[in-house]
Amino acid sequence: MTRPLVGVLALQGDVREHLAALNDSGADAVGIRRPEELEKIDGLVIPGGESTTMSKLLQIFELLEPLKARLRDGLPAYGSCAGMILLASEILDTRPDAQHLGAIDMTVRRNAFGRQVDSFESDLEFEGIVGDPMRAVFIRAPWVERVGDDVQVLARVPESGGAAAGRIVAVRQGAVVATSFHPEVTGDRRVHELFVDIVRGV
Ligand SMILES: NC(=O)CC[C@H](N)C(=O)O
Repeated sequence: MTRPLVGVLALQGDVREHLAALNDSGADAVGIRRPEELEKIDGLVIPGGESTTMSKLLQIFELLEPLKARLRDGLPAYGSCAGMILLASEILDTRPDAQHLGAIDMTVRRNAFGRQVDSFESDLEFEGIVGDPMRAVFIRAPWVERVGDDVQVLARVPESGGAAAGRIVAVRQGAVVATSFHPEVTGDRRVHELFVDIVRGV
């Protein structure tokens, strides 16, 4: 599998940015809107956007159950921000009817950084990614409050992050990765390259 086929859930959110990042990172990328399109992909990205809206659209487009089934069968997945929220097994501060995929054993708090810091940027160390620190862009981002034993913490807010210092903002469980931040908007392709390697089974 030299150039795997990676889908981007294309119901809402920053789909275009992820398609471009995946194409730059050695994958062929395709938008996914219909259940049958899930069958042909080797991996899936769930973009940033609004998790409760995406949750509704997953049900309207009849994608929720087929996607859960593919994830249970081991489909590699990567979620940024709203995508991280959807991949969680438990969400705090969401709507009572919001659905989620439960692909990572973690508790995620929506809009965790608070209204006064809607958006901010920070330089992070990211486990397994060498070189310069990673510029992380947070936009009404969640953080992770609990991880299960099988979940690896990949990044935390650095000491300079004030009240949020030490909060978990990137995780991996098996072939599923999630970040609170948006590497797709910075031009730094290292998270997408890591994910494409996971999809390839490297
Ligand atoms: N940039 C984002 O994806 C924001 C996520 C959004 N706050 C949500 O709850 O879904």
